[in-house]
Amino acid sequence: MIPFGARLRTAMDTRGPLCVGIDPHPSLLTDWGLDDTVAGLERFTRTTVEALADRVAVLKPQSAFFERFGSRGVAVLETAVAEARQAGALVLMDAKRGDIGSTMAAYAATYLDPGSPLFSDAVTVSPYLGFGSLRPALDLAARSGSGVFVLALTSNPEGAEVQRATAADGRALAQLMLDRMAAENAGAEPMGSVGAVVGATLGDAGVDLAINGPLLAPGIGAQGATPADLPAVFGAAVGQVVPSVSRGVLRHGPDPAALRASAERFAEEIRAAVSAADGVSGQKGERGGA
Ligand SMILES: O=C(O)c1cc(=O)[nH]c(=O)n1[C@@H]1O[C@H](COP(=O)(O)O)[C@@H](O)[C@H]1O
Repeated sequence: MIPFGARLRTAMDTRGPLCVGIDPHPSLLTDWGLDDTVAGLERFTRTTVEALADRVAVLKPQSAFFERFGSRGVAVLETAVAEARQAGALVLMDAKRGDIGSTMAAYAATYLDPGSPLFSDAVTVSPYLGFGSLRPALDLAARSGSGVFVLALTSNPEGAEVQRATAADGRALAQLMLDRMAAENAGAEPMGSVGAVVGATLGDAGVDLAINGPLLAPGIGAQGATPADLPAVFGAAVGQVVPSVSRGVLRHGPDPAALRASAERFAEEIRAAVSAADGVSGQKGERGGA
């Protein structure tokens, strides 16, 4: 069994690090000429998976947009996860689960147990019930070769009042969480399977991002960040970044060729930004890559 961190590193190196989010907003369904129904959801999702799963490193379905249709929406999600993985994409389920440990165990079983219908390569979780509440997910991920992406500094402006608050020992809460992630990933090669979520919208993240794990960077496109912002936000850790775009790509549908072209443009801009930053940090004798 190859751990998620290693599988993701390979995917980033071979396909490029771009993650495309599958966020079937009602307005996007309308723009695509689809009804805001399960049938529309199914068509939207299938089109996106078929257009992109054979080329991008990661597809990130946003569970909320499927759950709002109830069990039939979740059935669409199940199929999408299986088909995307079949086509070679890693699937990061964006569910942002967070709860007391005993309930977290059930969330972990939902997304990280290979026998579950929603088994995914990784899932997003919130540590703001305490990092230790994530233990069941961290442990099951380690056993099943899957991954966990933990919110650190989110892309929304409201996040700062919690995440930048000072913990009892003087660290920012986000830094405390990042340090816990680094401890989980200690010694893993080429990188660990516990990732951090750090918004691409933040300017300078202003925290130590050396967690020896992947850094998911949402906020590119509709929320205003661009690939050119990544070096300023992530500094020497830019080689670990998985930049994530949802509406910025999806708005080009339903034509599969246009979806692919948009993803390729983002991928090219990311390559240019990361290699320019690597050149600069290489000259300084630092390297944030694997
Ligand atoms: O975990 C996430 O993916 C996430 C974290 C975060 O800090 N900000 C954020 O926007 N996201 C998710 O990333 C996606 C962003 O979508 P776009 O703004 O359309 O690219 C949504 O599904 C959000 O829920």
